Amino acid sequence: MAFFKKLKDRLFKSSSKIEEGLDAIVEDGGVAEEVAAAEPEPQPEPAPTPEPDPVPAPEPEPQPEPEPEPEPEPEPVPEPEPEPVPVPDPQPAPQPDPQPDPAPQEVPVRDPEPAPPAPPQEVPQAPAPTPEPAPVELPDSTPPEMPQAMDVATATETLEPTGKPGFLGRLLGRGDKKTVIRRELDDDMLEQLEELLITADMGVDTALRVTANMAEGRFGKKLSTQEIKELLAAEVTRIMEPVARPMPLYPSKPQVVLVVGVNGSGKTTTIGKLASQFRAAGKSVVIAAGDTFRAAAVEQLQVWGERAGVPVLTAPEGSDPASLAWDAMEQAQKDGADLLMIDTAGRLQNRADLMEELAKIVRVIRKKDPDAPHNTLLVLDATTGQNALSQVKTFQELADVSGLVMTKLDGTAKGGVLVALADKFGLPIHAIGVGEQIDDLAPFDPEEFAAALTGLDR
Ligand SMILES: Nc1nc2c(ncn2[C@@H]2O[C@H](COP(=O)(O)OP(=O)(O)OP(=O)(O)O)[C@@H](O)[C@H]2O)c(=O)[nH]1
Repeated sequence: MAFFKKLKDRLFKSSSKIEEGLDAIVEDGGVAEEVAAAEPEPQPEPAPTPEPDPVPAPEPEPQPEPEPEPEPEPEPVPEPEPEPVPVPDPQPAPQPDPQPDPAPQEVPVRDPEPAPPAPPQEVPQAPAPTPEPAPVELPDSTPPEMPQAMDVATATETLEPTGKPGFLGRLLGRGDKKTVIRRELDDDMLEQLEELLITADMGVDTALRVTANMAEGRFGKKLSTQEIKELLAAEVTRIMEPVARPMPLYPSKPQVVLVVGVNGSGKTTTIGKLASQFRAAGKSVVIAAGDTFRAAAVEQLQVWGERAGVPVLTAPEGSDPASLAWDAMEQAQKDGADLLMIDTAGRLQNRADLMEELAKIVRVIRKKDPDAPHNTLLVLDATTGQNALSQVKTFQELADVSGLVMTKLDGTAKGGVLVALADKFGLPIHAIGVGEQIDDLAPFDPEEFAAALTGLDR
């Protein structure tokens, strides 16, 4: 939780971009309305569920309201059954660790701050038979802002039918007015919203889809900045929910994690952070410095290995990375390591060479384990904006990418590219990097991300 406060602070540049943009859009043609300070802003209609779009979101039905049905609710948590792989997990990590059967378990990416008891909705997503989608916050425009103050205000209202605040009203601040600017949603405003989202790196297609869903059933209605933020955050959350998935871990040893991405995207740093978190979760890890062409990259990885307390296998400069991968596999098997993380080169300048290099690494490790690599992580730098989309396409051709890690979210004024990635590719986002320190890698939480991106106070 506290971590996401940090995320939000770090994404502040991003929030403020959309936030300021939204303010400007609403003020442009909006009309100031006075509302009683003690009252919540009048809400725009109950939101109709936005039309289903191609994004496969777990959507609750339009009105699954008073369901007194005995819901078999907390059941699907993949409870450790018989446990053939008794991996100790001294970590208060959010995942039940020892994962028995082929059911993948999850990466122990954890909040760097000592995590308070996990929030109720953070049930680890496992490929279990999800009977009911977690209560996804659909674009229901009702903000969560009517606690008991609302009751008091309502009660006061019944005592004072006119606008004049009486004694009780004054006592409760009922007489104070605040001004809210609202603007009628029309074509112009929609276009401005689209442009704003595009400048936040969401990409044209995604921006159009998001705004269309936000506008669904609200055309001609007046909306305030706060209401738009809520709609936008709900829509972003809906798109991101399906891709927010921890890296799956399988019982075989070692789990091979191939890490790919262009130079400078943050591969080395991410390997270091992941290795440290796996270690903290009680796993033994081996790292292979597979970018044998860059001595600096190898040295950097050694530094991270030291920090994480994890051995780093290296090979002479310019030697065949596949042969290092073979040695590393052998070593990891001999040591009974839980994980082998293989760094790779990121030279996209010569795609054919890189493709052959990656293919060879995969061929070689498959001789030792036909299922390896178990995960192929593509590390993307959020500051590259829309370029990240073409990197995903390219690396999908070069390697069988199974999931993404998005780094440097702290360093971008935008961040919308994650939404575009989720919308276009649907690849799992396993973790996000929000700094250069060893603890600055966090699980991806769609709601927190959406709030940070839109500047919504939660
Ligand atoms: N602010 C910030 N910086 C990061 C993050 N992740 C990585 N970096 C920085 O980005 C730079 C590149 O990171 P590396 O891990 O060396 O990237 P790489 O992909 O291994 O690059 P090569 O070694 O050139 O292949 C370093 O200065 C890191 O400290 C992050 O989440 N936030």
